Amino acid sequence: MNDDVLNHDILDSDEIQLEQSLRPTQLDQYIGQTQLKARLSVYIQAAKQREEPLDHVLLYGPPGLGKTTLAAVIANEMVVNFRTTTGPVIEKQGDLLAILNELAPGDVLFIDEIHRLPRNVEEMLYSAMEDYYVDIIVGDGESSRPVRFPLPPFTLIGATTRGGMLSQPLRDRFGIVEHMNYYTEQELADIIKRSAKIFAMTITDTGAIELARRSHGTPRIANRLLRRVRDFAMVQNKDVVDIDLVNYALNLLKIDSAGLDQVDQKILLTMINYYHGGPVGVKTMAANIGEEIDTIESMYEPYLLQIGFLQRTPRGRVVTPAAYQHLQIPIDKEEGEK
Ligand SMILES: Nc1ncnc2c1ncn2[C@@H]1O[C@H](COP(=O)(O)OP(=O)(O)OP(=O)(O)O)[C@@H](O)[C@H]1O
Ligand SMILES: [Mg+2]
Repeated sequence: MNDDVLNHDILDSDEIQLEQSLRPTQLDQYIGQTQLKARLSVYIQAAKQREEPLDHVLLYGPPGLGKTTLAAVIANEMVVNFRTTTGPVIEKQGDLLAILNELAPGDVLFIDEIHRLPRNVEEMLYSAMEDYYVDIIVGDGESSRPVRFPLPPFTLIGATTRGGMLSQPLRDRFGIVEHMNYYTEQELADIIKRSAKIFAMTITDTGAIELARRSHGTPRIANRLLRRVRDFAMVQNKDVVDIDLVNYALNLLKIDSAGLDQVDQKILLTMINYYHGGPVGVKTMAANIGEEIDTIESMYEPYLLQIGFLQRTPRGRVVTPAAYQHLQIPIDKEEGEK
């Protein structure tokens, strides 16, 4: 019941509003991603000194790590408008032209899920990004002719959970390409404390660290769990969230001591119980546990790889001894499965 609430990348309107209220607006309020922030701050300063728009930026990494937030922070730091759209919404060239037409010089255009742009729209972006113009065909039949449409200089920020699915020509047009990393426990604890303050609630240091440890390295999940824990605190009439309350709430939510939710557990247990721990291909895995391949590849697998519970091999994914140990299952591997 709860894995959907906790881990899927589906936001209801309440949650979107909540995310807005929790979003930092300045680079120095943006917690974590330290090296990326340091680099960006140089690029931003330099662009401002030259009075030019910032170079185009591509942000890629698992969902909920703060790509949209960072894009908005960049626009804010550049002191320009922030326009947002997403790949699947732009169906045809005219849609993109309408958006580009609204840009003022220096503006940031944010395209989320940029790997899902239709081909011909993507091709239109090439000249827009490189030389700030687009060619459109006007009229039809014999009278049709291309018309060059100049654009103001602007910054495109693209975000994608699937860096590998971006075409090379598009990727090449981004001057700044950055991978977003999972957050450390301490960074997540800081994010949790910041959010707690916004919610006007008190959480102990050990409570925050425990919550952080079990948040999949992901700020969005940290904030969601904090919201759930806040409900438990309210019902139990507690005004301080401590580690006991965190443990109690997370156990009820079936988030285990390593922060694995039910889908993570299902992935590992299916691999162990039916495939002797692997190797298993991602297609087989998806079919077995009833999740989309894309969801597994973009959010579950990277985290399990990151914490060392899965390993990549040329023949598929393998469950590691660390995962067996965590699940308290003895390793019983059939020979011939190297
Ligand atoms: N570095 C950060 N510091 C503080 N809060 C953060 C940070 N990064 C993300 N958050 C919080 O996490 C939430 C999710 O971030 P965001 O929507 O930017 O993620 P995303 O990477 O764009 O996700 P998706 O791929 O699903 O679009 C935000 O509401 C914000 O409150
Ligand atoms: Mg986003």
